Amino acid sequence: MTNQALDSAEALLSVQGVSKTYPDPHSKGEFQALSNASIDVMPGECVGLIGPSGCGKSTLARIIARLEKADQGSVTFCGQTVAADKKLSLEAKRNLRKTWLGMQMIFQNPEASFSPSMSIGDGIREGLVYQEGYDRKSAKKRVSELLEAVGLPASYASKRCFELSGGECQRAAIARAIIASPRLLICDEPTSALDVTVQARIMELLKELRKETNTAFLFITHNMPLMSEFCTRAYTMRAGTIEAELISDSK
Ligand SMILES: Nc1ncnc2c1ncn2[C@@H]1O[C@H](COP(=O)(O)OP(=O)(O)OP(=O)(O)O)[C@@H](O)[C@H]1O
Repeated sequence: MTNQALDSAEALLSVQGVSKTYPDPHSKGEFQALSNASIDVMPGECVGLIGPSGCGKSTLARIIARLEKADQGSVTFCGQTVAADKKLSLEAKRNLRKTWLGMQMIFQNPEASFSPSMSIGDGIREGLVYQEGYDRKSAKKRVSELLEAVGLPASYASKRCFELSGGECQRAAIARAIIASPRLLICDEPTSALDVTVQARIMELLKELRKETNTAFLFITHNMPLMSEFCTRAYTMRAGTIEAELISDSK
């Protein structure tokens, strides 16, 4: 794909000039975690975000997912924009919340997706009832289907995340993330806490999802071979800035 082709199509996600500072405990001043970062993801596209530890990848992901606020810049998803310098009405916030359900995130530590006091079945069912308006009975059936879709037995619905292996728990987190058939899945180092064979199986599952749905991916990793296997385009980051855009024409 060429840059020209990207320019002429409408992006699913467009991040423009995002900056973020945190208090710096050492200097008692501020630390610039992100500086004027801009990226785009087109519908159905798999885009990598790669860079050394601490360069700001997860901070950017959290701002995109609205888990954190930017100091400057904007994030546009499915045509709706969150700008750091604009206050939103309650109604606008409600609309954004609905739109942002179309964006889900998978974390390095899958237990972050589930409350330890809840079974994974209840965690998934809660999403089905509150996000998708399922009634309890049909939600139960859908939980079984979602668990089976990610390669887990339906009987795992009664287990808690800490009773599963890391790979199983990541599968359950993926089932939780695909409840609402997301348009964009942000995967923040989804396999780095897993051993190599489990890592390969989770990547196969993500590839199947990519093939079966038109979900776009923002795939965050330190691992260049993994990134080039999965993504057609990538941004490299260093010290809070987007350094370069890598484009592969081989996929
Ligand atoms: N809530 C926070 N408060 C203060 N500093 C933070 C906060 N979150 C992140 N940082 C700092 O911002 C910088 C970027 O962190 P971030 O987690 O985004 O990096 P990363 O590229 O995702 O790293 P890794 O690959 O190790 O996960 C780091 O120096 C981190 O210590």
